Amino acid sequence: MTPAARAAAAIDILADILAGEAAEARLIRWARASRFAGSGDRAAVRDLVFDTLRRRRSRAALGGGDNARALVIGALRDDGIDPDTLFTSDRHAPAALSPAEREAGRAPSPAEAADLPDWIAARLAADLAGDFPAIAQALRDRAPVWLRANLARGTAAEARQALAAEAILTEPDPRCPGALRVTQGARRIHGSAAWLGGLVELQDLSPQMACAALDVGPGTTVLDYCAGGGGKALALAARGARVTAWDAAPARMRDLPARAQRAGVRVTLAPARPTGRFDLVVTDVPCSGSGTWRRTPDAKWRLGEDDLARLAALQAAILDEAAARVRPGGTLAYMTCSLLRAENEDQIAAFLARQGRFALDGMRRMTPLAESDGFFAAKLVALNDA
Ligand SMILES: C[S@@+](CC[C@H](N)C(=O)[O-])C[C@H]1O[C@@H](n2cnc3c(N)ncnc32)[C@H](O)[C@@H]1O
Repeated sequence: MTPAARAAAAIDILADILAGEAAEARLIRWARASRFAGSGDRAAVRDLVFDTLRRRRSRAALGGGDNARALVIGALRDDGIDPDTLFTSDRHAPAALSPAEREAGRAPSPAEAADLPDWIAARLAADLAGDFPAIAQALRDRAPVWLRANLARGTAAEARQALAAEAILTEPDPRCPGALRVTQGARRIHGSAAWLGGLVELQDLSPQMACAALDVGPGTTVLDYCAGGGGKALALAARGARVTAWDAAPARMRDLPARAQRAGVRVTLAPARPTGRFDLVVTDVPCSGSGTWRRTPDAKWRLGEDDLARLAALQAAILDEAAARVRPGGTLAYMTCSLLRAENEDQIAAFLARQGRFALDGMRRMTPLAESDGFFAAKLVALNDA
């Protein structure tokens, strides 16, 4: 594909995403329908779409409109490319620019340059104080790729060596043993023998750090109460914990048995809402995802204030349900991939006010300033019986 054809494809894809289709699903649909597109084309179109969604407001200003075509015009200007060189009306190229389109476009205002909806920017500015401008800027860029060396299959050094043999280069991180930052070859991970053989899992640094901070070992009974695809369940099972996985939408756990098999660990899927008590109950609750908007940039523009209120109520309900599953002396771990106080510190304060039998045993907010996703983790200890 020529650069012009890639721009045309990005316009079609963005139009459907702006109309409501999920970005990832739309890109997969395009790739399936575009057999002529090689891996380089797919990567380039994906990057153009995702970069543009991350920077939608500033690119709308540069392109003179918040529609797919203007956004791609803005993206090219953002990258220092004159859109007239690609918008030529040639075969597979977008139609030539009209005089009005050539005139439209201006430098983004400071609010537009933060690339956030105004109501979210106001909340994050209040919640993150002096860190807000740098975090907003970080959310405009691509996220680094992190792997977790699966200690159930081998050491981190062995994982690095196996990856390097397939030209996937990684760096260990002193903040978290087993965390590997991918510096080269990220797009090859899913086809690699290291990944297929369970030596590594894709997992951001911050959830790895949150799981590493939990005190588990062989025999610890763990209930992952919001297991989903099982990222936390697998990390804890790799350390020998006896993990039971539950999710209110069990279909979300459909990949978990295969992932556990690949990782060489055992995770038991609960057939019904679990009863009984566990040493550790993990609640990785549904949230705004504001800490991971670099990876899911379309979500940044979809979240509404009513969504946030609904999520906060659900998070409180899940915490209360899960609290009943913690044995006396056990731990309730609360996690979100959010940067918003309403889903994090405020949620924990309200829980402690409601549930007298729990005490706070530390909480931590991680942000993209530390190269990880934005993430929040709190540990709550059950002092006595319910
Ligand atoms: C952030 S995702 C979990 C991601 C997963 N822990 C991982 O590491 O891959 C939140 C999950 O909570 C589930 N959920 C929503 N409401 C729930 C409830 N009331 N009880 C249990 N799980 C719930 C959702 O179906 C979703 O899979």
